[in-house]
Amino acid sequence: MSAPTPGRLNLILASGSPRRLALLDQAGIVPDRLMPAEIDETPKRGELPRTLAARLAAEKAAKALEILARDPEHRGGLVLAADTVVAVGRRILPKPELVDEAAACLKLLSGRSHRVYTGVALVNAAGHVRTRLAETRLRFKRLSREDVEAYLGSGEWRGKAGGYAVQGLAGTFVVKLVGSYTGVVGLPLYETLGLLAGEGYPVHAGWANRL
Ligand SMILES: Cc1cn([C@H]2C[C@H](O)[C@@H](COP(=O)(O)OP(=O)(O)OP(=O)(O)O)O2)c(=O)[nH]c1=O
Repeated sequence: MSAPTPGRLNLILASGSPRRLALLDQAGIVPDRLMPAEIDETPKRGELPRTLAARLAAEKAAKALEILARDPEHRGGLVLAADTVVAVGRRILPKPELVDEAAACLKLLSGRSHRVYTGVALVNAAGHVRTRLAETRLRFKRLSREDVEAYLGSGEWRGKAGGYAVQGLAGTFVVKLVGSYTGVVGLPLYETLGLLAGEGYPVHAGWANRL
């Protein structure tokens, strides 16, 4: 991680996802520390996908804060977390680890519209949690048997919400996307920078001389 800038707010990314770190970097922001937070991601009975995404993001941030509170090295600061949920109507799709689960997701997504909700949560030094939600509607082409078999063979679906990663081969399936592309990948940058700026984090400080 970067050497902390004196006087700048400490930023902790409560995530083990390399994509979330890469998206923050795309926005010119390098967290001071990573603190992945494992939580139970099971939806509550009847819970809406949007509610789930926001709740899990807040729970990840709270869990990271709980771990940090026990660390004498912890200097306080902001804790950022996110959660991505893919849904067809009210039906929440899994994050497949098995090929059959991934195949079932692709079958559901083929030739129709679905929504991706990414909740972002930011906890400030006083322990106050703010959340934002990015909702994106995507339409996939009708997937041929060859598309499905080749995609399952790629392994790119493993551990991804809805069994696909739009930033990879599944980008070829997208007929239409309305909303936040970065939200689909896992961290909606517009919403995230809005939260950070709201807490006084200098969001443009890393923008100079990027090339
Ligand atoms: C839909 C979609 C999801 N994903 C990924 C983003 C997330 O890593 C994952 C959804 O799972 P999440 O539970 O949101 O995150 P995670 O467990 O991978 O990471 P964290 O440590 O932050 O909790 O799916 C893509 O990379 N591309 C996509 O197009």
